[in-house]
Amino acid sequence: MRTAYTSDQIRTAERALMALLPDGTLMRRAATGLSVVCAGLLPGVYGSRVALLVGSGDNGGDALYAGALLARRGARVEAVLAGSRTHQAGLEALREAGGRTVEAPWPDVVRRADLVVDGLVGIGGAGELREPYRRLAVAASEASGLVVAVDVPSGVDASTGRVEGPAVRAQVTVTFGACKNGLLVDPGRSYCGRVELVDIGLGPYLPDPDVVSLTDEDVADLLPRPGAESDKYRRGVIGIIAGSERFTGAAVLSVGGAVRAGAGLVRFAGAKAAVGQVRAHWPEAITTVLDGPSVADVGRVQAWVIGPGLGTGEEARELVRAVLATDVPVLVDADGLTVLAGDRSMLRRSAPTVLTPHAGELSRLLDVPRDRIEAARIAHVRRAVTELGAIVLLKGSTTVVAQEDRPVRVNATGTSWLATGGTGDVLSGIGGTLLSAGLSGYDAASCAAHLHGLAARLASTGNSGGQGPIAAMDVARALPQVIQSL
Ligand SMILES: NC(=O)C1=CN([C@@H]2O[C@H](COP(=O)(O)OP(=O)(O)OC[C@H]3O[C@@H](n4cnc5c(N)ncnc54)[C@H](OP(=O)(O)O)[C@@H]3O)[C@@H](O)[C@H]2O)[C@@H](O)CC1
Ligand SMILES: Nc1ncnc2c1ncn2[C@@H]1O[C@H](COP(=O)(O)OP(=O)(O)O)[C@@H](O)[C@H]1O
Ligand SMILES: [K+]
Repeated sequence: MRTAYTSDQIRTAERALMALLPDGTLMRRAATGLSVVCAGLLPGVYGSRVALLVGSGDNGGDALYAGALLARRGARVEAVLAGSRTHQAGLEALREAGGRTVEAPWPDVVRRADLVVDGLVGIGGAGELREPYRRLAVAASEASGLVVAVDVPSGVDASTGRVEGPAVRAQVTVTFGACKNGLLVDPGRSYCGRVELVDIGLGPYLPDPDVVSLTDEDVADLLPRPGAESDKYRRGVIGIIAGSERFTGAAVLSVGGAVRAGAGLVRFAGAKAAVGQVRAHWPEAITTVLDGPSVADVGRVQAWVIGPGLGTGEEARELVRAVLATDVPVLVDADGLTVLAGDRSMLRRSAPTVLTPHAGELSRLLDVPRDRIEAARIAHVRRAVTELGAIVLLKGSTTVVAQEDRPVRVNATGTSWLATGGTGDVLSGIGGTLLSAGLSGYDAASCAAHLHGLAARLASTGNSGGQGPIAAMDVARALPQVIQSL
């Protein structure tokens, strides 16, 4: 499991460790690790041009010490001092090693560098970058040389991943002691490039993480697998209510996700047209044409999925109400969420409820503008959990899963090619299958997102290793191979 922390958590741990060590030890450890990564990125250190962007805090200090180490190995190191003050010991070290400071025009220094080291701000950054940091961040992002961010790309909020205004786009982010939330969650994540963690001995002083990310191994351990004594009922029966006379594809895709994720049995119920399509695509499913909002005739299930393509009219409302009135876990997606936004009282129940909104759907549920949710996913998924009393999986470029009193789980798999119609329907079927197999809502949602993202990557990757477009059904089709590989 990968773990990540807020800036405050990192600072508290750093203080505890620093109290036991001679002054400057941590910064030397950080700078040494940084210089090793930088040296490894350059074809040769000797003679290469390195531009240091140095802010007024310790982030700038790290850059200066690392620059000194590179200068000692023959790099031509130029430091742009952007702050109202500069880390003095770091500056002396750089000068002693043969590095120099440069005056304006700064963008030229950045432009001609083989390597740009962004030491403007780290965990001490707050809000939009001010000038001249802002201009330097833009210049770094446009640089033709490699860009390495020190601890956090400047302009990215380390605790939340929020980015207001320009920020440095790095190929590599070298982070110290522990990963910060903002390196795992978009929009911040997309500025980091590859993240390299330098151990500075912080481990024993870190609290419980604020954010975690499951690995393939974690998901493999959590996934239910059939044993010798298994039968289809004991493996888990999932009930899916989806689709409508007009929208039949969502039903087919949700059932596809469930069948391919390994459901013991899928019971599908819906409008006549949706049932016809599901039967044609998935003869494995047992189907019921719903004549009115009665779910009692569908048969016993261990978990329900309701919502994809369902519509939002009176009948849909009654179906959502009826399913949430049962005492088994329920996953609500798509139109089901729009129905819930109109009447949140349906969420008062004792069995687990998993909600799988994208930012637009969560915007309706919380009455918060979509762009605010996308700018601060962790905060909003937490707020949704508290306000709605459910487990919440917020979809999007970074998918996050939250449950009360547990760290937010950030999904580490997926591809931007997933941004295509119907892939969310497949996810609902995977999540429902894992719920029906007995996983907790938190585990079912986070494992479903992980498998869904792996399947999408597999489906979109060609023989050349490059990625290309996928259809939602390709994601469902790739699931068995992904589960085999775990
Ligand atoms: N502690 C440790 O043990 C270790 C810490 N380490 C390193 O220290 C880093 C933290 O250092 P830090 O606390 O000095 O803060 P830092 O990130 O340099 O930024 C603060 C400065 O930025 C400025 N500033 C802020 N926002 C701004 C904005 N929007 N736009 C413009 N300016 C802005 C603000 O300026 P001011 O407002 O004061 O003018 C302030 O002076 C950490 O990330 C890691 O790299 C490692 O060496 C390992 C050991
Ligand atoms: N830019 C992106 N990068 C990665 N995954 C994405 C991106 N945009 C959307 N996704 C994923 O694609 C799926 C889309 O689901 P959803 O929005 O419900 O679409 P639909 O309703 O068409 O099925 C979700 O799993 C979401 O996390
Ligand atoms: K930085």
